[in-house]
Amino acid sequence: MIELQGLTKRYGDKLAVDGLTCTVRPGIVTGFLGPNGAGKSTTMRMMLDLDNPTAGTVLIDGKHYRQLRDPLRAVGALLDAKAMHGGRSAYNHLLCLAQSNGIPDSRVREVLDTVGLTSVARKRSKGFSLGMGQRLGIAGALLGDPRILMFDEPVNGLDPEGIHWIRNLMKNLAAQGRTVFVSSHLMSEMALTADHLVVIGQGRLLADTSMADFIARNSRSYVRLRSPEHERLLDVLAGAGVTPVTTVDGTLEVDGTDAARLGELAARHQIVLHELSPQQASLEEAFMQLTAGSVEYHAHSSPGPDPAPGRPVPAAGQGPGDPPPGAGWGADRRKKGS
Ligand SMILES: Nc1ncnc2c1ncn2[C@@H]1O[C@H](COP(=O)(O)OP(=O)(O)OP(=O)(O)O)[C@@H](O)[C@H]1O
Repeated sequence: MIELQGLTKRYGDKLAVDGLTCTVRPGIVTGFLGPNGAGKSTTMRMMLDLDNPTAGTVLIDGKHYRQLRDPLRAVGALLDAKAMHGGRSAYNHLLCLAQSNGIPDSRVREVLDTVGLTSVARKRSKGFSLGMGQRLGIAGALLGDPRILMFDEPVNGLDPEGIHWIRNLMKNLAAQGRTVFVSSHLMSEMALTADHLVVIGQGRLLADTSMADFIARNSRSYVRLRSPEHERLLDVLAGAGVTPVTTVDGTLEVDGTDAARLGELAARHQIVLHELSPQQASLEEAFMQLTAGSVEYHAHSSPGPDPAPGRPVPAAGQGPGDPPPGAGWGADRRKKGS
């Protein structure tokens, strides 16, 4: 378990982490999310005693990091995959870590095998690709067989097989009762991996909640309806006190009424439906909705490819300073009733 109490870090004028209080629990994967510059890496560095807090504390299973007798056996971390001696082979890099932490040499081969680097164990790590470096960093984190694992952007540079592997690795580590804390900007991956989320913006805690609760609270859920008898369906819905919105392609979106009731209404009036589907926003949409006010670094919009599937079409001229995607979700492409 990792406990943060009022954790704060100031760099000059910049308050990078601002009074964070939360608990990262064992047995689940906890995702750590926040826009660029939100303070995730700074928080993780303070957890590992690599940076001194300006105020507040971090306890690792009830102890300060510096009080841990064998830190690598208690906490394994991947913060920066490039933070290693590039002239050493993968094997020697891990052997140095093992020998300086009282870990048996035999463990080096085990973790190299776990991360799939056995065939390049004798090669110097400076020749490694980004993904290979990530795997070596993960091997280092696993070396002491620790109860607590922290990964900062672990899927960065990994190929699809590697991403799939690390997803399963994290789930398995959590299933063994370990504490797994992982940051990532890859929302689709986080949605598949994390059970719980800690979200920060400009150093402050924005959410500390289960994945399902986070999406439900920060997004709109609705039911999509499509019928060749559009007008009759609108009349029936109006008669039942249901006010849908019609999208530009004629699909109806209904908030606040479940799909079963809508389906029964249509059936009672013998209206053919071509679609009746409950919709739940993605983690990405919920994240953007929650963090809209704390994004510090906005890109300027420019003419480019279509937005990702499932994302609302931005209104013409939408740019920095305008409501972010997710705020006023879909309002630009919908008209009430009709
Ligand atoms: N050593 C440092 N000296 C000065 N400012 C720093 C230092 N480290 C981080 N910062 C600042 O603290 C803030 C938080 O940075 P941090 O790297 O923790 O954010 P992050 O959430 O990890 O960002 P990203 O998602 O882009 O990696 C940023 O404004 C950053 O510029």
